[in-house]
Amino acid sequence: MSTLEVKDLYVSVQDNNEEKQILKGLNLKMSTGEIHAIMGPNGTGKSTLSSTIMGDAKYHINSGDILLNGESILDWPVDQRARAGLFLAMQYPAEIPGVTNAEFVKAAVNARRPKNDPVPMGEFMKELQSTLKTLDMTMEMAGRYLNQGFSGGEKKRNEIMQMMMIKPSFAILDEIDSGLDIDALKVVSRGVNLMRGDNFGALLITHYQRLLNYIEPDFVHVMMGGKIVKTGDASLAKRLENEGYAKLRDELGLDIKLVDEDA
Ligand SMILES: Nc1ncnc2c1ncn2[C@@H]1O[C@H](COP(=O)(O)OP(=O)(O)OP(=O)(O)O)[C@@H](O)[C@H]1O
Repeated sequence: MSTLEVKDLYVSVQDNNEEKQILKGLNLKMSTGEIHAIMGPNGTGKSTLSSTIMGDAKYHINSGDILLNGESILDWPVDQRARAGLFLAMQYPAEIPGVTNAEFVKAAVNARRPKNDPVPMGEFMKELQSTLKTLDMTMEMAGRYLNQGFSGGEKKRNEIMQMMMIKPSFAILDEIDSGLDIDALKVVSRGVNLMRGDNFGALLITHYQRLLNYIEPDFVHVMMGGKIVKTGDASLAKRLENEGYAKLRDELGLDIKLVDEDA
């Protein structure tokens, strides 16, 4: 079993010569075998959390720690985190001309294997084909440059394809459902559900309970004001969908202004 733990994390970002505090004492503990979901109002720091876990240097860690299997990863560059089993499916995946999807995935798969034991070509192609089929993608898409000319929904499928091929211990899926039509949502969810098991954990960041109808989470966390303020089961997401965030905030006695509220 692997664990990923975020401990009392404070993170800020440089914004117009000012250091803006985003995460304010965030705690989260996950183990492989578990699916966690984070929901929270706009601007509360969900994407900041995922980028910080993956090692984006734009975000400054003021205090706290991030531990993978009990070891601090704060000093690790992004590639070391990826090789150790962390994976981030981005909200806005980048286009990289000149590198095909298949080449990119093969390099990522090999980076997780010992140097003298690269994945045999036949084995890789066979698995790639079956993964593409699962996600209703074509082999032609694997030969195209990374994400280039892909529609929003195709990019999201492509992120899931990479995840399934790379087999991370922990995948952070940041708004993987945004911009997906209903069929694509089912396809993407199928991919995540196929990964479910003792060697895989996921953190789903989403605004919509709908995704959680397809990928049932073990834990739902509510993030407000830069930290997790409540944790529950799948019913918490249903409650939020019905009631919104203000009611929960008031119930918890939190002094937090939501983005759409007047000052
Ligand atoms: N590079 C940056 N420069 C300036 N401000 C930033 C930067 N990155 C994040 N922020 C600010 O930090 C806050 C948190 O942003 P973040 O994207 O983490 O929120 P979020 O909870 O993911 O929001 P959403 O639900 O809208 O995607 C926002 O006010 C945002 O403007």
